[in-house]
Amino acid sequence: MVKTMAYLALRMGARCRNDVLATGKEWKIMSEQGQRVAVLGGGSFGTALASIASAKGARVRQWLRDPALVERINRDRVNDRYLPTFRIDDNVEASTDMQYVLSDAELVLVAIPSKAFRQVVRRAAQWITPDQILVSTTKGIEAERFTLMSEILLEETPSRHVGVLSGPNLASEIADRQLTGSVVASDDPVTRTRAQQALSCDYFRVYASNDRYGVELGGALKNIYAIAAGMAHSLGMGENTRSMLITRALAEMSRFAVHQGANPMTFLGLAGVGDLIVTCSSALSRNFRVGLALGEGKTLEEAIEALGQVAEGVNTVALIQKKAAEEDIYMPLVSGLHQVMFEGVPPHYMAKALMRGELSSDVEFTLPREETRSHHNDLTSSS
Ligand SMILES: NC(=O)C1=CN([C@@H]2O[C@H](COP(=O)(O)OP(=O)(O)OC[C@H]3O[C@@H](n4cnc5c(N)ncnc54)[C@H](O)[C@@H]3O)[C@@H](O)[C@H]2O)C=CC1
Ligand SMILES: O=C(CO)COP(=O)(O)O
Repeated sequence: MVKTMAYLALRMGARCRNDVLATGKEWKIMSEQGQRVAVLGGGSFGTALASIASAKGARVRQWLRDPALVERINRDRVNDRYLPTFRIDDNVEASTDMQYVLSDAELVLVAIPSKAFRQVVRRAAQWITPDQILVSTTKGIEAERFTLMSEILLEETPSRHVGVLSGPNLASEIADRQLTGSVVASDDPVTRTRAQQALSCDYFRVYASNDRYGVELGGALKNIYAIAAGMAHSLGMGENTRSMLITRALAEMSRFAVHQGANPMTFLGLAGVGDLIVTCSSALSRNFRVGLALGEGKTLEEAIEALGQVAEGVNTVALIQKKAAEEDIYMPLVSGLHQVMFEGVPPHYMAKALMRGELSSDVEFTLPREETRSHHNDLTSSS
């Protein structure tokens, strides 16, 4: 009877404070009172996630660099720099004292842009214990050794409970309580379960994956195509074009992922195609907005300055272009976008990248590109 009621409650969207979750095959009613959550980073995503955990009854501390913003958050319950219309939950305490924020936290969410990620995590490491669960929410790649954020967590801290959170998660929509799905990925079941428990509520649903690498790669790669989609939008391209762009982007992302040894099936989930759709469709995405500005004829520097926030895709384009060239991976969209962003080629050149690439198969897993190419060669050599 309890199981049935719990299941029905889940289907109907259980309230946050008395959430219903699956553990193995059993449904359990779990109270979230008493969890201790730390958030590193005071941007829009960190702020939205802090309030979700707090509304579930967790004690949440959020670390920010800026003492004036900390004071305003604690006094006015608003992060006026990043989410000015969102009321922060009462149980979130902002602080500039990292030790205080991290001390005895069970779950630490790291929402720091990739450029500063290692530096912040390295500083945090002195207060992190092996039992603490660390989850990165950052969708970027560190340039020097092509390192993903969860790998930085493993390299820099003693924690063995490391995961990533990724999916179609525009922070401002989460702040508006739009129904949203996300994925927590880790090979560690404790990490998956604790993050699901801490963050799942009636408007934010967290699915689990054991493919940390694929989920994290998907989140970083889709930013590239969001820039391309923003540019296409500015250039007046229609819905057919956007649909083709998104679908070919998925093919290109999967090709890259398979080459890196990742599971391409992950790209069919929320952290792959799900995130690709939202960021290629919405001007709420910062990467999309960089593309919009480039399509309007602004330089990259002007586009970044007008944004005033981090668009991770800008660095990721350069990184993936280099990696694809080194490893001979066919990525015409990345290469076309790279030329527009860094080589002075006009934006309408992107259309050529889309239309004049090598003739190829639709889904490479059913008809490999090599087969298409060899028949094309037969035809041209016999004519
Ligand atoms: N905003 C969104 O809709 C979403 C963002 N993300 C990812 O989450 C990560 C964080 O994004 P946001 O929360 O939007 O914030 P953001 O990327 O705009 O900035 C994050 C925060 O980090 C701080 N920061 C920057 N450099 C720092 C440094 N050296 N030391 C300490 N703090 C520093 C900033 O002051 C800001 O408070 C990004 O990498 C993004 O890819 C993921 C999903 C949604
Ligand atoms: O990752 C995001 C949505 O899932 C946020 O995208 P932007 O960083 O482009 O705003």
